[in-house]
Amino acid sequence: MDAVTVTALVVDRGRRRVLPGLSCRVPAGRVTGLLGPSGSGKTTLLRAVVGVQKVRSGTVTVLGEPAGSPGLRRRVGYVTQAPSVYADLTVRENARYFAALHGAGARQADAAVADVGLADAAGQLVADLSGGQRGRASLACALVGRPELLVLDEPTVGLDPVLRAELWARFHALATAGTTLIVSSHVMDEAGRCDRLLLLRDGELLADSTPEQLRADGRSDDLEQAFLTLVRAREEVGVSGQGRGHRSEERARSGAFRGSEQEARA
Ligand SMILES: Nc1ncnc2c1ncn2[C@@H]1O[C@H](COP(=O)(O)OP(=O)(O)OP(=O)(O)O)[C@@H](O)[C@H]1O
Repeated sequence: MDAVTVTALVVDRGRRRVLPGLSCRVPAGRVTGLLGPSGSGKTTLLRAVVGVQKVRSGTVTVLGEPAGSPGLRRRVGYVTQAPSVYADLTVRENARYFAALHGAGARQADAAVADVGLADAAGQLVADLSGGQRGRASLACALVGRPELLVLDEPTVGLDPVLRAELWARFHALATAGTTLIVSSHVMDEAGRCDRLLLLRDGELLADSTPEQLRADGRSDDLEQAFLTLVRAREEVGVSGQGRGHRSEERARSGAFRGSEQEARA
């Protein structure tokens, strides 16, 4: 079953057509990675899924309802790139506040804080946290509502490898328990951690695949290399139109998909 169905979605931002007619599906109870270079339209697509993006045409159906329907508010959690927690409250106070909004108790809030690895910092003001810790505090606040669909925009940016691995384990535990997760990243080494992959480039869906299938299609064990092979193959058949693809390939090759998060985010 699909948790999200996007059909012929067209989105303009400013004077730019960011999504020129995107169609894709997100299966329920899985971790789906939304991968693509910076500026490829990942955040725009996530915004459309949570119903906060003005769309020109097309449809986005989430958990059986049109995206943004009032009935979805409690069923969908969204963690943006900019942490959305109160700086003058502690981590624990933030989580308990959001828990109260969702009718959840303090115990659930404290469990969410522990789940994101912030138990030791629970008494600290958010204002005093590092960027990565703030991001995790936001994630804890999204988890307390136990949403059926969790939309996470680059949740592992700035985290050390141990914490990243822990968070990915947490994402898969949530999926096993029935939650659908969409996780965006512009770091290809995260692609290998996903059950399914949606690869975006210039607002177009380059692949709807799995890590294994992408490696096979791109004839490389290295997912970044496999991605580049797919880009080239597309260009050879001229799917992307004149000139556009070449620009993207250069961008991908020059580092948007390369190396560590620190490098990508610096
Ligand atoms: N408010 C806006 N007005 C005009 N253009 C915008 C606006 N927001 C985003 N864009 C443009 O839309 C395109 C897609 O942006 P989007 O944030 O969806 O990309 P992204 O893949 O999430 O990138 P990143 O990985 O850097 O967050 C970019 O070219 C961006 O410059």
